[in-house]
Amino acid sequence: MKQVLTIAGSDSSGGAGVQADLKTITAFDVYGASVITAVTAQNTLGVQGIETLSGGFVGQQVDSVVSDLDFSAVKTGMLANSEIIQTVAQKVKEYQLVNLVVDPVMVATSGDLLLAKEAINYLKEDLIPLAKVITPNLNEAKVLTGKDLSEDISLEELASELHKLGAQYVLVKGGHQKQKVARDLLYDGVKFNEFSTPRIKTADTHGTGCTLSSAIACNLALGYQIEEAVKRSKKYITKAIKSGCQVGAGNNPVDHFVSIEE
Ligand SMILES: Nc1ncnc2c1ncn2[C@@H]1O[C@H](COP(=O)(O)OP(=O)(O)OP(=O)(O)O)[C@@H](O)[C@H]1O
Ligand SMILES: Cc1ncc(COP(=O)(O)O)c(N)n1
Repeated sequence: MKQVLTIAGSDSSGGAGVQADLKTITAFDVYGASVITAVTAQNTLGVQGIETLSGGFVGQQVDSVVSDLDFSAVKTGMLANSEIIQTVAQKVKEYQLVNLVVDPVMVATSGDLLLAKEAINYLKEDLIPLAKVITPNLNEAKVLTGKDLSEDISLEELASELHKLGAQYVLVKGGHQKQKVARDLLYDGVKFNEFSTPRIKTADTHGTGCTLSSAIACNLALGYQIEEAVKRSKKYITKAIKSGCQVGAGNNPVDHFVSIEE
């Protein structure tokens, strides 16, 4: 059985973070292990509190699992601060972890901040250059390239600038754009590859980014090339959003246990 590691924060409501990652990994019939960076008190309405673990203890968790299990891909989600980012980057290098998918989580769908502002440069300089693929949404892409959030800028331009940070591939997600299609753009430094689906009219997108990046990690672990891995993952997230899970009073999570087949 292929094994995937998620390094991310806990979402007590179970829709995003480590919980979304492990559900997704299970849906792909892959074995999932988790290194927790922070614990959030969170529900579908927002984030009520955050307790962050020390960089040392995050590193110890990585040592424990990597010395025993055998990961074909690793994904990172909420990393909370620069100390944790530096630890994770150092461990990725030390253990030569492959197929690293970096979801540069900064803000929850609810608007709550999940990454300290001063940590953004560490993300850019220490972790992103080690990634096989990074999966920023539109706003994260703007922050990483130093753009104003109100600036009207194409996914192509953002992807080109982001690729200079050193990841092998960049997937800029246009999910939060107010257009009729949910358009994501993959860039390898030479060509653009577009993945578009009709936009589903829903506010229930809690955990969509976590779910998509975990699905990509699974598909890479299963041996798919990046274009096919993104295609399969996009198909999965679209079905999961469509199906949805009406569990709370706010932005509800997706249904992780939809079929991964056609
Ligand atoms: N309403 C929607 N209809 C169809 N696809 C969507 C919709 N919203 C998001 N997506 C898709 O879901 C995936 C995740 O994108 P999104 O932009 O929501 O990520 P994100 O902002 O990082 O997520 P999160 O807010 O969970 O961190 C992308 O493939 C995106 O195109
Ligand atoms: C622990 C944790 N990690 C990531 C997210 C982002 O997901 P979303 O923006 O969909 O709420 C989250 N809300 N909580």
